[in-house]
Amino acid sequence: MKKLLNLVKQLLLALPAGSRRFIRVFAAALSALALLDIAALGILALLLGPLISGTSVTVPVIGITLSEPSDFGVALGIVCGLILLKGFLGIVVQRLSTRRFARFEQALGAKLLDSFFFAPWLDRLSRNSSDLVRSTDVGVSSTVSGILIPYTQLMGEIATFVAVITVLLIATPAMAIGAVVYFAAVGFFLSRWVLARAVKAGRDNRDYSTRSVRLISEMVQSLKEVTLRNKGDEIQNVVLDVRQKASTARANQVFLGSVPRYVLEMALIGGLAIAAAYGYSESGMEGAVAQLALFGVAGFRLVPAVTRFQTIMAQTAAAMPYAERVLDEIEIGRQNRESYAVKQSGRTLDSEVRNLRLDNVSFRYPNASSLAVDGVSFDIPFGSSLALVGESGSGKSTLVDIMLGLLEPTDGALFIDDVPMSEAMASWQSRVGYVPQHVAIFDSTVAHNVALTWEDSLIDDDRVRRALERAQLLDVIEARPEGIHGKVGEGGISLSGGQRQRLGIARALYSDPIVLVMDEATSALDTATEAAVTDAVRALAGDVTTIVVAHRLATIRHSDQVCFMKDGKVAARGTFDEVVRDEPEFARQALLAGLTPDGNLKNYG
Ligand SMILES: Nc1ncnc2c1ncn2[C@@H]1O[C@H](COP(=O)(O)OP(=O)(O)OP(=O)(O)O)[C@@H](O)[C@H]1O
Repeated sequence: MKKLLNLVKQLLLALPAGSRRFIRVFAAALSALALLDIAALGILALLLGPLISGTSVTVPVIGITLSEPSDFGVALGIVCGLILLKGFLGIVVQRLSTRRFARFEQALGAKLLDSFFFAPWLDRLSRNSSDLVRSTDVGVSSTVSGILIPYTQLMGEIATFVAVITVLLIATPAMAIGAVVYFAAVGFFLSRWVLARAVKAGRDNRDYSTRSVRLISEMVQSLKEVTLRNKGDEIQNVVLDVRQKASTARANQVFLGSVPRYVLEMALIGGLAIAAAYGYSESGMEGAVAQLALFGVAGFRLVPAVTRFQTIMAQTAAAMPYAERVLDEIEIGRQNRESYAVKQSGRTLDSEVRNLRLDNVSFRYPNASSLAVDGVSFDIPFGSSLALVGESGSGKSTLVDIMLGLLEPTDGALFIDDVPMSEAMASWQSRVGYVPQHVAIFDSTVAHNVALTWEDSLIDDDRVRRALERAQLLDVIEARPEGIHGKVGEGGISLSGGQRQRLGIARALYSDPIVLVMDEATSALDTATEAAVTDAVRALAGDVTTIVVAHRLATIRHSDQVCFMKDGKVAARGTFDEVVRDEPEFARQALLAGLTPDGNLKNYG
């Protein structure tokens, strides 16, 4: 219970202002509804006996005596009115609360996404995207429907319990105390036995469900290889095993949720026997019947309340692991937002910057034994082109991520003119365009894809056309029905591979960058298409600085600077021909690509 209160307190802090008040009002409303219910049923119970036997009755607390049939009629009318009022208010409360709880889900989900979208790049590399999807979806809904809503219902049940006990206390104090002790003992046993197991079942369900979603998404991503290697059965067994564990955990949750009801029903019989024995010892058979009736009436109100109390406790216990993760993620998101805000408030670069300088830059991935980038220094005058080449794993992509400001060097620094990049990060990143190896195209129009937005109002058609023109794609797009407003299909299915890459270039150019970074952006293309894309990039010379990572040397033949990387270091740097002259390994590759006359290969053995 303490843990639940603590969790709810933290959740309320994460929710928009006014949520705490809403939860209080909602809990009070549910309690009031429960009291209305008890009042109606209490009056009914009070009236039934005298009504049938034709005797008079005095209403406790109010003190009015009812003896005439018309008095009973009015009283019954009041009972009906109370029940109708409770029903009507119940609908209103449910309507208002379900909307509000939906808003809670949105607010928590938004904060959760912060933990991913504003996370430092290095943290993001270690995060699994399906886990995030699961957290934002199931985690948030379980937190709201499994913690916040039951918590408020809990208050209603407590109010019912207190009201019934108060009535009992007035009518027969000894019986009231006995009932509290008895039900407290049963409740204690249930919470000891059931709740601990419910928490474990909830944790297992969360862990195995998350793992199962992750496995399925990994399987779908490598479906072709899985099919070809005939690994369907193997993967199916792994997934089924995990899913079975998740289903077992869920089944345990359902089972544990239903146990309290049966235990309490059995406990009611025990309570009735104790009450009868007590009554008999006090005043014989008559006392036994009276105590039996009293405990029976109270018990039939108490047991459902205690049952729901226990069910809610089991339900919240099962949802706690989700809520704890959601809270952890929200805290990470808050910290990420803060550091993002600090980054945004940095210096603004001049409109006319001239040079990017890397000064002895090194980088080591966490837990890696060696440096991925080792003491790299060079200058890139803006407007020129730089090509990064070298064998796989030599550190090209890592260096690109450092230049994009995604990774922070572990040693050394980068400067834009004389401004340290770290002091003007937001300004720098807003002026860099990036084209990945696989341009992710979403199922919308060309314009949405180029502007990288999901909102029509944020698209500037003229800029879209200009970006497409610079990427040498405008003619192709304009020739299609609906032009830039035509749909491209799922994953850009209606575009060729080269067109998709040029769409990626147009996307990068849309924000008018001073630097365009392409990380093996043409490596998946055929030679002719690659040449077309390379032409598009070359046409930007002088205007946009291009930094290209390439394995195929034809694409970088005309770069102003070529950096040949080896084991994280720059092994040779200069024009294409200079690197061929200085670096035998590069010379061999150039020869194989048919880009070097043998005469240039002084060092080639
Ligand atoms: N997220 C990571 N965590 C740990 N080590 C990494 C990570 N990413 C890359 N590395 C390591 O850093 C080194 C440089 O990798 P990088 O991807 O920069 O090389 P690359 O030259 O771009 O390779 P390729 O041409 O194959 O893309 C490699 O040894 C690689 O194993």
